[in-house]
Amino acid sequence: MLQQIYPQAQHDYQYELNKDMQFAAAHYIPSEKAGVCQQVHGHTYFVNVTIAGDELDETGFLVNFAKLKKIVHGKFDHTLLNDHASFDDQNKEKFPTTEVVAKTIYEMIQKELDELPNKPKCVQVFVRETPTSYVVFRPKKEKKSW
Ligand SMILES: Nc1nc2c(c(=O)[nH]1)N=C([C@H](O)[C@H](O)COP(=O)(O)OP(=O)(O)OP(=O)(O)O)CN2
Ligand SMILES: [Zn+2]
Repeated sequence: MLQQIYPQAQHDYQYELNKDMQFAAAHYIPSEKAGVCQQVHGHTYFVNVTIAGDELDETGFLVNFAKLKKIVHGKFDHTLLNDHASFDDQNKEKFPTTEVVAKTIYEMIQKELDELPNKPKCVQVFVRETPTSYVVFRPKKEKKSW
């Protein structure tokens, strides 16, 4: 599923990079309404993250592709998602659904990008959980304070 065409994020930045990655993980959705998905089962998650910005770093990168892989694959590969502190079986906003996984990946990446002097922005996270199911998360645009 890598190298597929992804939906485009709208932005005004000059540079945009995309990083595809994948990780194998197990999860379960802790709700009776989730049917068979209440049982622990596994997926190969395919992820595409889109980073944008106007300034490059001293290496000529917006952000090193390898850093993005380390943040996501390094944390989630071969784990049970429900075990991570980012998720919470008691709070539906934090069940490890595809939606929440996408939002969580956005938050993990943007936290690291905020530490970089050239201040790149994560503008889109695409997460494919199965061959027929995917989610796109985009942060709300920052409101200008005039
Ligand atoms: N909105 C969501 N719906 C479902 C999620 C989810 O994260 N968000 N997750 C699941 C299950 O975890 C399941 O692993 C994936 O479901 P589904 O796409 O239905 O899986 P199938 O491979 O069976 O899909 P088919 O197209 O029917 O083959 C369920 N729903
Ligand atoms: Zn699942």
